[in-house]
Amino acid sequence: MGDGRERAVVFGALAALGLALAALGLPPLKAFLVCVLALLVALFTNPYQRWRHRHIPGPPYRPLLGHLPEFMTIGSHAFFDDCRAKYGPVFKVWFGARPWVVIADADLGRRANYRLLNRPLAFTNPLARGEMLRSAKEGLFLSRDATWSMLRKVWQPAFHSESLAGYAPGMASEATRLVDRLSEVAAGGAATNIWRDIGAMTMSVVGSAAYGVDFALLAKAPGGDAAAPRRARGKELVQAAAEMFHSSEISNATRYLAAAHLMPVLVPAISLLAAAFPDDRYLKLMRARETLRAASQSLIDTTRSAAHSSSPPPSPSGSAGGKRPMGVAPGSFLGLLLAARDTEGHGLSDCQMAAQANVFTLAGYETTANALSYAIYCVSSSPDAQAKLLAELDALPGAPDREVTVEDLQLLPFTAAVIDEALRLYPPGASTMREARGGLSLGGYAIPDGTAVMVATYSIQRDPAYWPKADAFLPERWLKGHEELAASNPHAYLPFGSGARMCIGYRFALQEARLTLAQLYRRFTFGLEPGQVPLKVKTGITMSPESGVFVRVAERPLRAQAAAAEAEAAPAEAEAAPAETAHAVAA
Ligand code: HEM
Repeated sequence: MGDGRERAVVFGALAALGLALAALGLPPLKAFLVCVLALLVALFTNPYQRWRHRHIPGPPYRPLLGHLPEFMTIGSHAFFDDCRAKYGPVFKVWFGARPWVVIADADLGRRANYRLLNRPLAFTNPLARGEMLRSAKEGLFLSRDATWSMLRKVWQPAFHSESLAGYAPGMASEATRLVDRLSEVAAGGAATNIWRDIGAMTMSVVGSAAYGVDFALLAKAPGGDAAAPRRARGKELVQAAAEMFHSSEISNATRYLAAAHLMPVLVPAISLLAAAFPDDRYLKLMRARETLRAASQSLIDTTRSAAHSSSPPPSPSGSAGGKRPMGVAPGSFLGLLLAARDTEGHGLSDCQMAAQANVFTLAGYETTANALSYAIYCVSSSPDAQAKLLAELDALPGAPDREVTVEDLQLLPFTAAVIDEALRLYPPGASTMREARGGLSLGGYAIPDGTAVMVATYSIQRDPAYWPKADAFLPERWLKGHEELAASNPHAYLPFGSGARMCIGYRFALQEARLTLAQLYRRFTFGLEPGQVPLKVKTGITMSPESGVFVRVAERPLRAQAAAAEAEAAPAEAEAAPAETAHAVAA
């Protein structure tokens, strides 16, 4: 049952109770007070949802709070892990007053993700109203049914192989700017939060790949810099995106958000209260949303006027009109949106276009920065993996300081394996979420219509039932010849989700992550600052390092690399032949 219907039932029942009490002759004030008391009891005990989900095991219901304290303290990933150990692979937890059914089993998780299409609406910020709510629901991430299907077709050409190849030089040159920045850090000798440095790079890649704008976030700034306005815009976007993710963690969110999760039937009143008496976090979130919206709108306006004054926008072949999708040039994402037509020939509204730009900006910024930071954390904690990574990179042909190209990637299976393995241990999308429309039977449990179904990616990817030496960082498990370390079930790896709603940007992300990791380790090694093992993470929309990954950067001697490359080139050709990855990311 959706929140709206549940609200109608609760308030309908209260109205009926009030009328019945009045008919029995109770004075109106007393009847009103009894109704308020009944509402409080309903809010505290959540009888309807508890009755509907009573047969599914899980930690006991806690009146009013549900399990929000666990979500706020240890995070959903660790909480789900604990519950799986106690209650088995299918269990329910209470996100405030809402029951979530969690699947911590590879095959059942796959079934849920393939059978169910939509993400639950409750996933939308419950405080969003009006234009903001519409914008959230119109973005590819939260859109539903036919709207989702139309939008997914519109987005697709931006991730076609030809498009990805076109983005590669831009990705590599942003990685080079990051290398230049880290070179200065290495010379200065101070520690740096590599998570934030990489975040500046991933936002710059979004700028160049999607919008054709050089945010110049990592470029050196000579005097009288013409790039200053763009850099200011890029910085604003980075801050806004970071704030959006930060405030998606329930422990950092506005108090009104927690209240909305605790009392979903009162959401309209809570949302009015939040707007009338905003707290500091609410104001920050609203400012961040407005920054993102304004940036998206101005990019759309620029693209539209460029399209009017010159040649038509990029090929509409990927639009919902339905020809075979083809690649698009870097910077053409908005042109793609402008050219899109639905089956009736209508274009996207401004609100729909801005919503797609917001999703691209947010998804392209945070997740890949997290993945790369986790990879650096893992490699820095594993001398063996670091030695193998450096040996592979040193064996690349050509000058040791040249930019790594997309063609080089096929010579770098260990580099790819490092990213795959970091994504296994630290999936930035620690769980996926679907709505059980019409109900679903899973693992012997009947899951009622409308229930939020989470697939616990983090737990599945660390489950020793599927993974030998599950907690160890072993990139070898992704290479041929190490089958003894591979997963016993191919569905036990889903960092990009699965089914029709699987991440649309996964090949973009992998290409960017591999190119960047290669460029970084060609030039540097990284030493973790003390006190960071094991890494503390937090979970909101994504799983991210709690405060970052702090490292000291050490420049590698380039000559030594060149000598190593020459020595490697001659003998043992067979051994030098690139290993093949044993496991491709499930498509
Ligand atoms: C390492 C980087 C990334 C990770 C780990 C990641 C992970 C995920 C996950 C777990 C989902 C949900 C899948 C599901 O529910 O089955 C998702 C969805 C999505 N991702 Fe990514 N992602 C990454 C990078 C990107 C990038 C670079 C973009 C775009 C530029 C992107 C755009 C999206 C979009 C639009 C969706 C929603 C797709 C839909 O509902 O149809 N992601 N991602």
